[in-house]
Amino acid sequence: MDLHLEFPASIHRQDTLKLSGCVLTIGAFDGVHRGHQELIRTAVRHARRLGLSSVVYTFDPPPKAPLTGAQPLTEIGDKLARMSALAPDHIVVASFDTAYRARTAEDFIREIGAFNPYMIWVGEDFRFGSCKRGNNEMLARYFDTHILPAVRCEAGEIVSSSRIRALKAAGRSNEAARLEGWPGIRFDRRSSVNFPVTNGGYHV
Ligand SMILES: Cc1cc2nc3c(=O)[nH]c(=O)nc-3n(C[C@H](O)[C@H](O)[C@H](O)COP(=O)(O)O)c2cc1C
Ligand SMILES: Nc1ncnc2c1ncn2[C@@H]1O[C@H](COP(=O)(O)OP(=O)(O)OP(=O)(O)O)[C@@H](O)[C@H]1O
Repeated sequence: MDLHLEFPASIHRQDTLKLSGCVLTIGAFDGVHRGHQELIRTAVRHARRLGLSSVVYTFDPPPKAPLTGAQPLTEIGDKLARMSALAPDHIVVASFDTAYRARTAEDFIREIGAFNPYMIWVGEDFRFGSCKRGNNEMLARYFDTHILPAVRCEAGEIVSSSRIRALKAAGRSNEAARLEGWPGIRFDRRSSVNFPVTNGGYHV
């Protein structure tokens, strides 16, 4: 099945988007697996209810790739296509390079403050800022922060990008695909969503 994206999100680099209010979710979102999908859908649903924009803030590459050598599940184009299919209004893509990585948790709080988040949705273990010093308790001191309970597979285990990577590495690609949760969907990149050009720049 081909998926044509009729409502593509606006895609922004870090430090460029300014909003008077939004519902925000943040994460590496590598693979945009079933847990990520639930988190993004939750943010989009609350934004619609409140009449606000929805914003997904993500990183390219996913931090674990440069930090631990993990093989990404999705390259940025596919990740943006999957996210766009969940219909957020905006996607912010931060270039996760050495300079960005050195930003403190307080720097990050200031940066997302430019979107004026009315509400933030994250998972249980979300960390941010240099040396991962920022956590959900810190986020909650600045913003109305909501934690989505972990989405689990039928066997009760938490769905995670790491688990999907491990399943793929073990040749268990059917199980990996079930946890990713994009069955048989191919994205038509030429239609509606504009994808990264060179140097980490994006058409918006
Ligand atoms: C400004 C900023 C700086 C970061 N610096 C580091 C770092 O020094 N070391 C690290 O392991 N992760 C760092 N991270 C990545 C976070 O640990 C985490 O992977 C990221 O916020 C995405 O959260 P998630 O992994 O729960 O999706 C940084 C994140 C942000 C936003
Ligand atoms: N199964 C899940 N259910 C709900 N939220 C999740 C789930 N997995 C991750 N999240 C949340 O989604 C956001 C992005 O998480 P992240 O990209 O680190 O996913 P991950 O699957 O935990 O990745 P990794 O296994 O590489 O650490 C974070 O806020 C995280 O807490």
